[in-house]
Amino acid sequence: MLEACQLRYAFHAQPPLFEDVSLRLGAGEWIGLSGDSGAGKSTLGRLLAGHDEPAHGHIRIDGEQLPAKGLRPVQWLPQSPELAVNPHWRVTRVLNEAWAPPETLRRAFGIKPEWLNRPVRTLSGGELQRVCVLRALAPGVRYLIADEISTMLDPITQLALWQALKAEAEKRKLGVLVISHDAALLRRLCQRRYHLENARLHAAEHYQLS
Ligand SMILES: Nc1ncnc2c1ncn2[C@@H]1O[C@H](COP(=O)(O)OP(=O)(O)OP(=O)(O)O)[C@@H](O)[C@H]1O
Repeated sequence: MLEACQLRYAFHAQPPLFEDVSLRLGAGEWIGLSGDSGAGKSTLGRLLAGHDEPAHGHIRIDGEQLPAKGLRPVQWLPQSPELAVNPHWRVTRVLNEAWAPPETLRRAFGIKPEWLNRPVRTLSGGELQRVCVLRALAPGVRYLIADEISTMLDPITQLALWQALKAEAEKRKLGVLVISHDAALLRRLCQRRYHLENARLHAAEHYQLS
């Protein structure tokens, strides 16, 4: 269980972006997070993955602190994957950074063999996003923060990405927090949904997975 307890966070001397935010994400569970632009969703996602520290409150996995080094068990997948990779590396180096994704998974995530030898900067944003999602599924990863990961994809590729991720998450019992402005997407994917507004997290109604 990934647990965030009474988190408060503010940038520098600004008013708190959020306060008293608590959240629980179980193994195999999918929960959704929406909120207006600038509400603090990505910041919360970064905190949950351990990229930054809350001013107050704590984050635990099964009662333990997030590890200070090594593979992050909570992976934050940002909307702009080009910021998360070295643009000069070849695709194969990026993809194999933490583990060696098998060919079946490369195919499921729509990663073409002919991309592997190209520098990552030559991939389109949507192609690179798929590489980064698969790269993040290393053994030992237990939770994903999928922060607007399908925004730049066409509808068919979007569906294929979510199907591939859903299948792999089910197999490994990964917990997934989906951050999106797309309410229909969140309804389709997530059992529970939350809305970040006025620095607080509000629970949306429970949703029955179809
Ligand atoms: N390093 C920073 N210093 C100061 N303010 C920041 C910093 N990073 C983000 N912010 C501000 O914090 C607020 C929350 O940003 P965040 O990216 O978490 O919002 P968001 O809800 O994910 O927005 P969007 O839906 O547009 O992606 C924004 O107003 C942003 O400008």
